[in-house]
Amino acid sequence: MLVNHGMNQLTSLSIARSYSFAPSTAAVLRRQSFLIRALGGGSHSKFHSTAGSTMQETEADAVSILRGITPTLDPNRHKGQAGKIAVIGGCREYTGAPYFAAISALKIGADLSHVFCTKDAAPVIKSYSPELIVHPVLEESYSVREEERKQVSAKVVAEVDKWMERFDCLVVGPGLGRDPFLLDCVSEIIKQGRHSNVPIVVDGDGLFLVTNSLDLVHGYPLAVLTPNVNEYKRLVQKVLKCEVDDADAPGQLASLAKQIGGVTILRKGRSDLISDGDIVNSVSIYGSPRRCGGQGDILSGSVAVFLSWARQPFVAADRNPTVLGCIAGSALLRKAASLAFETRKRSTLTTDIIECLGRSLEDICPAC
Ligand SMILES: NC(=O)C1=CN([C@@H]2O[C@H](COP(=O)(O)OP(=O)(O)OC[C@H]3O[C@@H](n4cnc5c(N)ncnc54)[C@H](OP(=O)(O)O)[C@@H]3O)[C@@H](O)[C@H]2O)[C@@H](O)CC1
Ligand SMILES: Nc1ncnc2c1ncn2[C@@H]1O[C@H](COP(=O)(O)OP(=O)(O)OP(=O)(O)O)[C@@H](O)[C@H]1O
Ligand SMILES: [Mg+2]
Repeated sequence: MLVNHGMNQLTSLSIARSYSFAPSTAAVLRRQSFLIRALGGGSHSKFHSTAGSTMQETEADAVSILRGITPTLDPNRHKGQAGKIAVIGGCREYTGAPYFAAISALKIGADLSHVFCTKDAAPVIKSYSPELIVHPVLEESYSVREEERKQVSAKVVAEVDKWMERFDCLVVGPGLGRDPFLLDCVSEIIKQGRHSNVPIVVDGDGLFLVTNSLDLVHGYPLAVLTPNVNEYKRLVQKVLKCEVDDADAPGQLASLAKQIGGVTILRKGRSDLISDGDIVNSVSIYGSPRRCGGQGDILSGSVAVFLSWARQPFVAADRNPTVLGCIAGSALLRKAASLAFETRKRSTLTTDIIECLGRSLEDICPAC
């Protein structure tokens, strides 16, 4: 199978799949053709040969994509129109991960960022930032008696669901933990999000959950999975029933995305690889040699914002917004990591990278 052959394949894909609701204006057509160029044209490709097939991933023109989907700062737009993101995560052990994801969404340009976490994680997350709207609604097994579980679960799911229609994207998993009762409640939240047609980025412990319950995301085109090395290995073993094959990385990634019904997968690594089963793009912009924890959390919050922006009416309807969101998020994180490393060197931390998100986007899409 050949992936992303540039103009011709992208044009035919645009006939086969339509992803948003853009009106057919001259401006839209201009953006459409530039996005086609950005995804396919002029960028270099790598070939991977396996027995019987040749696979190709194309380095995306991430800068053009960022420019194409980032909205202008228009005084006529009201609060909320630049994005309302919700992170489902945060438990006794992990309070940093949901904070990193949620604050990154705001630093990039979302208007509102919510965190739904356990009761004991909430005051800690609130104390990191007054900007976040923190809901202490999730419960772990230790705090719920066996006979109360059904009732508590229904209450937890209802607490999130009453907000659901307002969210442009959910990020499920950063710092969620693996408590079985909590994960059961989160399964129901994913089902509700899907029912409401809200895009869902699944990361961290959310991937542990969906790898063991693939039906939660199977066939949902607005689902994005962002596995790291370990999480990807577990997905490949579970879905493809084999080991990770780096000699045919794009082919295997495309098969995995297809087998899960056309979800989009962003495989994190030295280069990030992105596929929805139809095309495979890479983002290899130089990032940082520091591998401090939390960079994946920045990425999940960033993908959520860009994917929401990629679904706006002014963006071409012919490209999968989940793929555009992944490319933009990956590129911006890597650029910010590189900037942070320039000054912080070995002491670079995730919070330093978050501080560079604004400047990184400003360099590409100036605010005015
Ligand atoms: N500040 C916070 O609150 C943060 C909280 N976080 C949250 O933690 C939760 C669990 O997420 P996770 O990423 O620690 O779990 P997972 O992927 O199973 O890794 C476990 C172990 O696998 C290894 N390992 C990792 N990468 C590898 C590689 N490339 N190649 C080879 N091995 C590799 C490595 O093992 P080691 O080398 O230490 O033996 C690593 O320790 C999740 O909710 C997440 O959101 C994080 O977001 C960070 C910031
Ligand atoms: N070897 C590498 N070289 C350069 N960049 C990398 C490398 N590995 C990961 N990255 C970058 O760091 C980002 C986060 O990937 P990583 O594998 O650290 O995620 P993670 O383990 O989920 O992080 P977290 O600690 O937040 O859970 C990726 O998007 C990628 O751009
Ligand atoms: Mg992670």
